[in-house]
Amino acid sequence: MSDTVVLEVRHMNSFYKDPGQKRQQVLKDVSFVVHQGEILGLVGESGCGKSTLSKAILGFVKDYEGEIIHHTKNPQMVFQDPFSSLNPGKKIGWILEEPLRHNSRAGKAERRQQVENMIERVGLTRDYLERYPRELSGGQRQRVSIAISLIQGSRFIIADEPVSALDVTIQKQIMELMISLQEEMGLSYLFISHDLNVIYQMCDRVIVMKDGQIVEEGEIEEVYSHPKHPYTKQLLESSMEW
Ligand SMILES: Nc1ncnc2c1ncn2[C@@H]1O[C@H](COP(=O)(O)OP(=O)(O)OP(=O)(O)O)[C@@H](O)[C@H]1O
Repeated sequence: MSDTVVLEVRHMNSFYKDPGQKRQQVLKDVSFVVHQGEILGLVGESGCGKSTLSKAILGFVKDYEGEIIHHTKNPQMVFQDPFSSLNPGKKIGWILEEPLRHNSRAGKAERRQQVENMIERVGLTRDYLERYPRELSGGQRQRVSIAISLIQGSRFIIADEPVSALDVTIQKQIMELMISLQEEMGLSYLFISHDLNVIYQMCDRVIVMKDGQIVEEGEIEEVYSHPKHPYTKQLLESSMEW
């Protein structure tokens, strides 16, 4: 594992307040780092605060205490269903080129070349550039959403349940794609899932979260073979296949 750190989260507490309700604490003293080139898993039951943590890392949670320190430029998020984040009125080629129009000095021909390279890199053919998001399957949309992150130069990706909406065969393909891109490009991922089997197949290390707190953290093999916290044991026992 590299000593270089891409993200540090230090003693983070976060809060939500719905109108007329008391301020409610979601994340409780959360601290961890993501190293360059590693896949760090974050696992925990629904409602434990996984999405809140990912949103906080990207600056979408305003009411928090503690520190979030980014050591890479432009971290990007890949969501469970990217459909809502893909402009329905535009073709995939246009969508992929859009960040380059704003952030790159490349001319039209060079931008087109980058878009064509990227669509192939995520395992789709150039024909897909002429399609609309609605004309893609869930797995293909997920490939496009990974391509959007990479074309913006992001080398740290926060993937929030990226394969949870896909059936098992497609899950496997997207996981393999993410791993091969990670190896080729030295990417780092914070990979969020409620599925322990998926975490086991993808990740180098894992953080286990319960009620907004980290209860266990360690190398994947170590945590899965010798879980220390009763909650980790319970999660592992209820997920039989791994
Ligand atoms: N915008 C919000 N306003 C108020 N409370 C919220 C808001 N978003 C999340 N919460 C609360 O924060 C807690 C953590 O939610 P969060 O979505 O982070 O959990 P999660 O672990 O990602 O769950 P899931 O796996 O079901 O997506 C929950 O109790 C939820 O009700």
